[in-house]
Amino acid sequence: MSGASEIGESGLGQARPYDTVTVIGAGAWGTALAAMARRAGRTTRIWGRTREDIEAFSRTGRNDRYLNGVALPEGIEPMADLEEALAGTGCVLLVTPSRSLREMCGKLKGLVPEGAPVVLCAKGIEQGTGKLLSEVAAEELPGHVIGALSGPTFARETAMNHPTAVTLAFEFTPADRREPSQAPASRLATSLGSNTFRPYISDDLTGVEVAGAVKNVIAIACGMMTGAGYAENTRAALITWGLDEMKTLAEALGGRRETVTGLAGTGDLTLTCSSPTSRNMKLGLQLGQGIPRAECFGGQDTVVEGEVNAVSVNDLAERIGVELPVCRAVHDILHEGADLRQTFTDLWGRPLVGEPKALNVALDHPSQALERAMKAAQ
Ligand SMILES: NC(=O)C1=CN([C@@H]2O[C@H](COP(=O)(O)OP(=O)(O)OC[C@H]3O[C@@H](n4cnc5c(N)ncnc54)[C@H](OP(=O)(O)O)[C@@H]3O)[C@@H](O)[C@H]2O)C=CC1
Ligand SMILES: O=C(CO)COP(=O)(O)O
Repeated sequence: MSGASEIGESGLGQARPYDTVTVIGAGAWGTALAAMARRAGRTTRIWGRTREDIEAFSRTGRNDRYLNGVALPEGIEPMADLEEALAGTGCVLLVTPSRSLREMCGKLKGLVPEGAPVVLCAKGIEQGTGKLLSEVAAEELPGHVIGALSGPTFARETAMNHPTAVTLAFEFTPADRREPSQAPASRLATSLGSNTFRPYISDDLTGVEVAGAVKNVIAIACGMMTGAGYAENTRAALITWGLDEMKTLAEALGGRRETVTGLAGTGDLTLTCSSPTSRNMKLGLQLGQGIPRAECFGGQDTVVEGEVNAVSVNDLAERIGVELPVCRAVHDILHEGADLRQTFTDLWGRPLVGEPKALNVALDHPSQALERAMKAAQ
């Protein structure tokens, strides 16, 4: 795959999987990831905070609250005790919503075994601080290697074993580059990978995290316009602008534009902005149809990351001085009471400009050229 990192192309074959995978968060995505770890042959534990759900999961071998009717592989071990779930584990997948990350990391403190990497599977940016989730986790769990898993993945489809590909991002240390097969990224990829689940390794944690946070906001925009009766041309423009906003923010924070063209960016944006299976797209659709927020999802409390992250993305963009017009529009409609149609009309009414950013994608960014030259010199 283009954009695959050096490490991903070399030593993966010999990477030793972690024997035990612990998934924290027994919602839809945590359950799907537990299914993939189990299918890949790992001892797999899943922790959930609601004891009755965990008991039902243990009894039935299914998670009917979040993935109703989906058959899961045998042998997943549901647990309600955090200490038990983490004891001696090889790696941790953290799969609770982004707004709960700091609190959840606080609970994991002192329980994650030394050397066990922690993989963040939520999509978002912390409200109030504008920190990437990896920065939050690094603060709360010092000494642990932190990575992120992201990409186009509807939990139900993954759990049902439909072929799925994701990006697994870690910052690489010099030791990782010398011994790629020992790197946490490689070991995690072999721990989870199978012929239906393909993790691609990336060393651009920032790019992957930004893409995951922004795509949900753009999906709400696409839903809003579709719900309000606009058509496919409009949605395609929003997706393209959304991709550009991801690139702008990723690059401003030190990530790479090219990462955004991979699974965590283009892949996830395409999936989420095209299907009402996405909770973000669905919220937008319902709001676009004029349904009041409190009545969306039939009044049920549902995780819609783009709704909270419209605030954090927008605040962060303002703080670092980058313009993200689509994210801004979604923010203003959701949180400032702006009129939906007028806001989108204004988006189309911006001054006409060229498309230089899109053209630049094909060009070599100076930082990438420098990085390649340094690698070649090593
Ligand atoms: N669903 C999907 O298709 C995908 C989701 N993701 C991301 O994964 C993350 C989780 O989403 P998803 O699994 O779908 O969400 P769900 O709504 O399906 O499940 C959320 C889970 O998190 C738990 N939870 C919520 N708040 C807390 C908290 N404060 N402390 C501990 N546990 C908590 C819930 O527990 P309880 O049941 O007890 O309330 C539940 O187990 C999100 O960031 C989402 O964007 C990523 C890729 C795909
Ligand atoms: O992140 C997802 C797919 O990759 C899930 O999207 P929603 O949270 O919008 O359902």
